[in-house]
Amino acid sequence: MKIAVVGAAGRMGQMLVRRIAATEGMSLAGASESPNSNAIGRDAGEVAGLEPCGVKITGDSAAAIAAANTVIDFTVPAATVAHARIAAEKGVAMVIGTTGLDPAQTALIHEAATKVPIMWAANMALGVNILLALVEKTASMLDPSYDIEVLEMHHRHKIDAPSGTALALGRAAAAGRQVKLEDVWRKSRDGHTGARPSGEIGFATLRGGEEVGVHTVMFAAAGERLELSHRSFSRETYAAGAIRAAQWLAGKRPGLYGMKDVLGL
Ligand SMILES: NC(=O)C1=CN([C@@H]2O[C@H](COP(=O)(O)OP(=O)(O)OC[C@H]3O[C@@H](n4cnc5c(N)ncnc54)[C@H](OP(=O)(O)O)[C@@H]3O)[C@@H](O)[C@H]2O)C=CC1
Ligand SMILES: O=C(O)C1=N[C@H](C(=O)O)C[C@H](O)C1
Repeated sequence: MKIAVVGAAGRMGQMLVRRIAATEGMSLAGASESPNSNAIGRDAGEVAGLEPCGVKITGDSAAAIAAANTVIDFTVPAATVAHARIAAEKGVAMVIGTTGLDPAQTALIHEAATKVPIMWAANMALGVNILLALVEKTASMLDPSYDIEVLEMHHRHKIDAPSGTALALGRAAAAGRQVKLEDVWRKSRDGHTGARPSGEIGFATLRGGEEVGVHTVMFAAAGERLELSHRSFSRETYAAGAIRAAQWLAGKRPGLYGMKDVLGL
């Protein structure tokens, strides 16, 4: 299986290059970075801390994608949308981990998925995907006197907030309550906010250090608080999920899939 990694010098990109090298039956066929990156022209294996693998990082993502059966993309929203369009044109399957896409960008991913199979998930760790199911179930069992708050913390380099996972957890809670997240969310609070309305799903964002990813969903009532929590200690868990998704996509029909499909949850 030939894989292209776009964003190959990024935190997730390097992790993926290492994981691909260690996966039987899988090889790195292409690697790209943003055109002004100082990784352009360097060997993708070396950039990832391995022996040279013979694949140079290019600023031409279309060429990297064309060399592969599947492209894995953990980059930034505008780049992911451009890469999805290229993958659709070239008939290349795609795994997307990028978060922070706006509704218009999301619609373009849906459009690309009419042409090729795409697996897109805000979090590819097994534990988080189990947490999503637990949150939906818990929210369905508790009435709105239990206030739902989603707390997340990530490393200081993260550029989107709330995290894609926090929003997915909020969406799972909303599904459990049979409401639309966009109708009840409070993505941040500041100043004289007034008392908390019942039924709201709140988000709180912390950023600092090198925290890989912490998510907690709280169900807070007058006399008790239930917390469901997950912490990632290594990006390995995300990369393992992405590789599993790439393997699962082989031979799939065009469509937009999630980790639930990959994991059979
Ligand atoms: N779904 C999941 O399980 C996970 C999702 N993520 C998400 O993945 C994304 C990336 O995270 P992370 O690896 O930490 O971020 P990084 O900033 O470390 O990596 C992103 C890389 O993409 C590169 N890039 C930007 N534009 C392009 C382009 N046009 N073509 C090719 N490469 C490009 C960046 O280059 P440059 O810096 O030069 O612009 C950078 O090297 C985020 O949205 C994050 O939220 C992260 C972890 C897990
Ligand atoms: O940027 C990150 O690091 C992560 N981003 C994803 C998100 O926004 O939820 C997944 C994970 O939490 C790490």
